[in-house]
Amino acid sequence: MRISVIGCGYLGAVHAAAMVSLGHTVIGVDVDEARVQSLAHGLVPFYEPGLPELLTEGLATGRLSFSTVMDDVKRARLHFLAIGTPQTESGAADLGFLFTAVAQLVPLLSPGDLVVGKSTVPVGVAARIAEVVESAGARLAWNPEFLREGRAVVDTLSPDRMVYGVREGDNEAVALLDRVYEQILESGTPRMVTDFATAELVKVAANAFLATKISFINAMAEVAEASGANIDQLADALGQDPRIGRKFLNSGLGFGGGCLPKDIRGFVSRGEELGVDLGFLREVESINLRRRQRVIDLAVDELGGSVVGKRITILGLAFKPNSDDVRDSPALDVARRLVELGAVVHATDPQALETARRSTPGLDYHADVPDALRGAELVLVLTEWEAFTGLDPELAASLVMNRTVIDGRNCLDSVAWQRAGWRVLALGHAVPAKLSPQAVR
Ligand SMILES: NC(=O)C1=CN([C@@H]2O[C@H](COP(=O)(O)OP(=O)(O)OC[C@H]3O[C@@H](n4cnc5c(N)ncnc54)[C@H](O)[C@@H]3O)[C@@H](O)[C@H]2O)C=CC1
Ligand SMILES: O=C(O)[C@H]1O[C@H](OP(=O)(O)OP(=O)(O)OC[C@H]2O[C@@H](n3ccc(=O)[nH]c3=O)[C@H](O)[C@@H]2O)[C@H](O)[C@@H](O)[C@@H]1O
Repeated sequence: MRISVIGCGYLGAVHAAAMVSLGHTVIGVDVDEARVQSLAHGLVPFYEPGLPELLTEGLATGRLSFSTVMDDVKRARLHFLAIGTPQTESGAADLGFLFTAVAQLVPLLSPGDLVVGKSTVPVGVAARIAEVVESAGARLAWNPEFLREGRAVVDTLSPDRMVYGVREGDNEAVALLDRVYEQILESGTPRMVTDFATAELVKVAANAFLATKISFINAMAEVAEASGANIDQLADALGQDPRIGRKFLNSGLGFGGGCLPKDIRGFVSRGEELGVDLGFLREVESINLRRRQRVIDLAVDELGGSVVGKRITILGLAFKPNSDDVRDSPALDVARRLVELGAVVHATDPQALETARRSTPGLDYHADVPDALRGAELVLVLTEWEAFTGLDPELAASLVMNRTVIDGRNCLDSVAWQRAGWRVLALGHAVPAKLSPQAVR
């Protein structure tokens, strides 16, 4: 099938290349000239494991191309919308980019075309877009995307489920999507057909649930810290109950990224418009933000009450491992706030150095972990990259000025680090320096 993917960011670039691997002919369109040039030359402008290979293979078939010209979508019969929906100052979703793209697309549609929304939107938006799309004789489906960055290729080609939101009785839209995803569905992926509103809601509800699960375990981490309980054992024991499950129960610095934070804020805001109080999600967010403050408080405490002029090394800047994304990154937020407090922050990350440098110029960035560690008075591990979890604590000890590490992701082998002479303060286990050292894991 001839397909267009409009918006070639984290979601759209992966989707375009994945659709080619399913046998389709795809044109990716984006307003960002540099991004289009890069993708057209087989260079992925961000870090996503597996995508460079998929992109190269796609381009080699001759069935994948990229353009900045919206008119180029005319030959496609199915158009995926993968436009960014960031948040406005009020927390609501900014739908301006999406509506602009739809307005540009509609005059180019032919009767019978299918427009497929993949962007994450507040419930009710698809119905509005459907009206404009239908005015051109085309149809709309809402097919939310559940991929995780760092696993985007696998998640796109082997999703947990497919949700098609369509107009009641629009069997043709369902049939077209079934054709597009034939190979994925053949492998047994569950597929649900819903109305527009349900499809939109599945997406934001899923992200709200995941965020809630993380904040739940982080609230338990606060209790564990206060009571001396072991948060990892607690999570393991809770996770044994299949109704709860162990996934997304990793306590630590909390969630960030381009989606969970903005999506829960957008959901609260949409709830207000609908007269539904989703205030519990505000609590989810405040628990999340408290973890960042906890790391800062620990750092201040460890450095004798002030970080002014102190050399702090941060290992990890991306919002999670296997990504160079620093959108709403908890690690970068902590780094920025330590700089504001007067610390001299040295930082490294296996992939996010450039993205971090662009958004936050005030840190001393190092490509090399030993360079970053040299002379540190305090080390913070804030993203659980293998490069850090696998770091030799003896080597690290030989480089720093003071062997104290705050493990913001509960990811270090604390016994091995302690054996190498480190004082390890793991979030959820950490106790202030004034309490008994035996309490420190
Ligand atoms: N990043 C992720 O892992 C996932 C994102 N989503 C959702 O997908 C949507 C896109 O997210 P990302 O790819 O992360 O955003 P992004 O910001 O990386 O990409 C959006 C792209 O849209 C382009 N764009 C804006 N206006 C345009 C126009 N008029 N015509 C053509 N292109 C235009 C931008 O230049 C940009 O390249 C959002 O709604 C997000 O919530 C959903 C699931 C996963
Ligand atoms: O809508 C989206 O864009 C996507 O948002 C999340 O995916 P993503 O943001 O890529 O990353 P996650 O793996 O969900 O991690 C989000 C954040 O939660 C944190 N996290 C995750 C799991 C955990 O147990 N604890 C925890 O603190 C991570 O460190 C990270 O900062 C969802 O998992 C995807 O299903 C969804 O499609």
